[in-house]
Amino acid sequence: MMATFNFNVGVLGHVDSGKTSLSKALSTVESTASFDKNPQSRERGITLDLGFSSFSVDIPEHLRAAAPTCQRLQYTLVDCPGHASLIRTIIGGAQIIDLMILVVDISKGVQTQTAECLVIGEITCDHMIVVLNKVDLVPQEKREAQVEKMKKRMHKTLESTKFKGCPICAVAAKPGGSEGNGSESFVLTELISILSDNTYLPKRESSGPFIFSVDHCFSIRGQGTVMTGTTLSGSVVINDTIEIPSMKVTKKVKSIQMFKKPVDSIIQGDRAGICVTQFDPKHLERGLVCTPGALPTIYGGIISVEKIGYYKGLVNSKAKFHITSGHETVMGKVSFFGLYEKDSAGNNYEFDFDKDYVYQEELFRKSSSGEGEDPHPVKQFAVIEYERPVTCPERCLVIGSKLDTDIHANMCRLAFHGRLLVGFQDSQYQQAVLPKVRVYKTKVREGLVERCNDEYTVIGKNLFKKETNIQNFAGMKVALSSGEQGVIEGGFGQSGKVKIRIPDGVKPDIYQRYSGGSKKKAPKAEDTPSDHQPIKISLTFKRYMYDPERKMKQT
Ligand SMILES: Nc1nc2c(ncn2[C@@H]2O[C@H](COP(=O)(O)OP(=O)(O)OP(=O)(O)O)[C@@H](O)[C@H]2O)c(=O)[nH]1
Repeated sequence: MMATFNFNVGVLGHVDSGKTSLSKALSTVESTASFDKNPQSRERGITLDLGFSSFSVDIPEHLRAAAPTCQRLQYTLVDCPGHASLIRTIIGGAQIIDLMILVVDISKGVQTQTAECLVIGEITCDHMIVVLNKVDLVPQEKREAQVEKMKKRMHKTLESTKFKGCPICAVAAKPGGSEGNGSESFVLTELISILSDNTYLPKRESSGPFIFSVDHCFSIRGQGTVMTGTTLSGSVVINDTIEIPSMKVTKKVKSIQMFKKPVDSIIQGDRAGICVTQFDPKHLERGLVCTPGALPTIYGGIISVEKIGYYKGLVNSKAKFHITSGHETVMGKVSFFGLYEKDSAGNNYEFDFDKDYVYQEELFRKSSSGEGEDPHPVKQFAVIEYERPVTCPERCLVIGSKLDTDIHANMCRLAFHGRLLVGFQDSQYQQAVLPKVRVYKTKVREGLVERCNDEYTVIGKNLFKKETNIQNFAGMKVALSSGEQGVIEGGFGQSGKVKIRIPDGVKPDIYQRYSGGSKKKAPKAEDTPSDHQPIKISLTFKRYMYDPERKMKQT
């Protein structure tokens, strides 16, 4: 059989920018072209419902050496919906693509969902082509100038993104629009050649668990049920057992088809139909299937996290977000924390249970270098607690958004993104793991010196409440506003007072003022001369967020 390499191209953009028209035009144009060249080898791609269409070409010259066994290159176009309400589907679609085509209506420029698609592209994809569509609507005499103006504008928008300098091309996917009565004809040659130049051979691994994203499921009489989709990782062979985790059932793979031809196995990146028996297609519309046990169901987890620059609002700890983990979206609560020390390994996203992290009331816009006086953490993480368990791959992409924002508000709804680093596989596991997550808040307590017991001991008040277990603070250092350093020895009496040892001794004038038995109380601020202010005791310590005993530690 002729070997074919499958390259997945996402077609994203604002509603009505012309994504479907473009996908259709591309599929038709190219398959006709290859038909013309070689009728026998014409491989019109599977046109699979829900915006999956494809076309194939002879493998381009620049890829031949790298893929000597492949003669054909199949482009699978993933036509993502544009409507704001379908953003979950767009995020799912964007995770299976190798390159993104961002479709922009030339007369409208960057619109709200164009920006959201750009954000999703930045998170999920490394390669992009911008297509300025509907050039037929610009009068011919103004066209060149308008295209140039728009290209410049787009390049400026992309300047601060990872797609800086990406190819931009103007087309009319459907001249004349729905009426289809455009008098001019347009060819997509430029776009096709840009696409070919930007096609690369993504690394496809057959190792690791088999995970397959199903986008369509239907039954074929006499055969069984076919699930079509894209292989996200690993490989599968006929007769292997696969699991449908959402239903907790396993099935044997009866047959596999790629490009309408039977194959024995598929690997990462392949688009295929997998046939199983005795399975009602109504039970699975979309979702993941996998090697049994490969997709854990988790109750929460620890993620690396970065704030999305376009998001205007605050991203606060304890707030609820729609959290997309892999291909599933549920509500969840997030608590952010940062690491301030630099990691010699540079920018890795590992979470280390042995490190101390600082709790953050809000997520910072950008992890900074951590140099000098910079108050920002070097890396940011979050603990997520889902409202209901989710099934998702290890290290999957996580996106937090506010999907209840009014879609007409012209605001980016995507707030943060990251990767799942640790999954809490059941609620017991969560309860066992959370206390090991060393996230602290710095707390400062202040009290007053009540009196000196002797030259080396002072009694403090107002530092703790009556009910505080002062023993938890024993051994911690305190500072007196008169300059002495002390160590908490323990409680004194029942009213929350504390005994503090001053190893270097209390200054003589202070001792004189504060000694003289318990009846001699500290002077009150109002009747004391300014140099006789009450002496403050301050205690700075770390309080660990997830420690059930709320253990304290000195900073
Ligand atoms: N004049 C003109 N109209 C176009 C062109 N491309 C698409 N249209 C029209 O624009 C409208 C939207 O096109 P679609 O291809 O459905 O847009 P879409 O982006 O796929 O839409 P959603 O998937 O709903 O977001 C239709 O009425 C098309 O006929 C073009 O090149 N020129």
